[in-house]
Amino acid sequence: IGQTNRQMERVLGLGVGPLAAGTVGLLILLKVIQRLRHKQNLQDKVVVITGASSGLGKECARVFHAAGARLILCGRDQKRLQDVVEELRNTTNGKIQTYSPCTVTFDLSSTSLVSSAAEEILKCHGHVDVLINNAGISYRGNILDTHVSVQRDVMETNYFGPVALTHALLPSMVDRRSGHIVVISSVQGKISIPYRSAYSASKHATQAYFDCLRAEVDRFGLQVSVISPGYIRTNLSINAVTGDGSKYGVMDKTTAKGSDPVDVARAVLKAVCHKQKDVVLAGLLPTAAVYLRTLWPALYFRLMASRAVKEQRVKEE
Ligand SMILES: NC(=O)C1=CN([C@@H]2O[C@H](COP(=O)(O)OP(=O)(O)OC[C@H]3O[C@@H](n4cnc5c(N)ncnc54)[C@H](OP(=O)(O)O)[C@@H]3O)[C@@H](O)[C@H]2O)C=CC1
Ligand SMILES: CCCCCCCCCCCCCCCC(=O)OCC(=O)COP(=O)(O)O
Repeated sequence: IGQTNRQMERVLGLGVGPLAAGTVGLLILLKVIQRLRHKQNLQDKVVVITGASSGLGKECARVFHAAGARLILCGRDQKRLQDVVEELRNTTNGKIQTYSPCTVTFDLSSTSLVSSAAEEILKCHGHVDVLINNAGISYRGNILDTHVSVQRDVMETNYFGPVALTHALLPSMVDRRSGHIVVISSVQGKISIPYRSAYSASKHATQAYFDCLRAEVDRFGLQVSVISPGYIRTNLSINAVTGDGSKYGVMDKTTAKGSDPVDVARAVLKAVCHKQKDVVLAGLLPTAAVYLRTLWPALYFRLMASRAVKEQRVKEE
């Protein structure tokens, strides 16, 4: 571009400045046009959201509803889902046509229930445009004291649940040569931190599966987005399980000080509209930690080992 610029400047007798600025302007304009051309409009699109009864899932329901999507809300508790439906029914959005959502109730940790749930989901509107695998649970505990059954249970909900639901809905997306699969992973899908073994392992597995899926379904024109947020202000820590399977039940300071779920839901909407493939929504330190894990693993492991000791000491005090 620089060389072409200089040649044109010689021909036209212009200075370097205006032409360079013009080229940059043109490139920005082309980028904007490209983004707008590829931007997905959510009006009338069929969007499935798991874990829509609370936290990030509920905020995604609000944001996608306001964008004109036809929602199918999933969770284990019909009453809580119905409360979200009632709220959305009473929310209209100016010029945008909005729809009353459908609900499908099932437990993601029971993969045998997921295929019948997928049939029910497909019956709502005949197809799915966007699947948002959001539901999940977290965990608190050290590996020594954690029952293997707890490791397995977290994996069932966070990994095998989304895998089974995606697998059940995929053939219909492939047939239509259209569909977008989103998964809410976590920064802990990219780095593992102490006392989160089950959770972090489930999110690492999630990242791997959906990266693989993205490559395999690209030829059918399907999209896959992996979203990896840092802490979000929801009930995730309260609902977390501990090493013996009991509920943790504490609102951790890190969770309470986390991002507003509305902002994260908007970022999910943006990822869908702009077909973003991999999005990390975290502050400077967690993002730096992700790079450090790859670029200087020995230092990262040292830092995590001291973090483990420090946290253990705090627990014992
Ligand atoms: N909060 C945070 O700091 C972060 C959260 N995330 C991820 O965001 C996602 C949403 O969590 P968040 O909103 O924070 O937490 P919440 O605990 O508020 O929400 C979790 C949702 O998942 C649903 N769920 C849990 N277990 C099951 C199950 N077995 N079957 C079906 N649905 C289930 C719950 O629905 P119900 O109980 O009604 O069935 C609930 O709606 C999770 O994947 C989490 O890992 C990622 C990074 C940070
Ligand atoms: C070049 C300098 C790099 C310095 C790196 C220092 C290392 C700092 C470690 C930071 C760890 C961040 C962990 C973030 C964890 C997180 O955001 O998780 C999101 C969740 O999923 C939360 O779930 P949880 O159940 O754990 O509350």
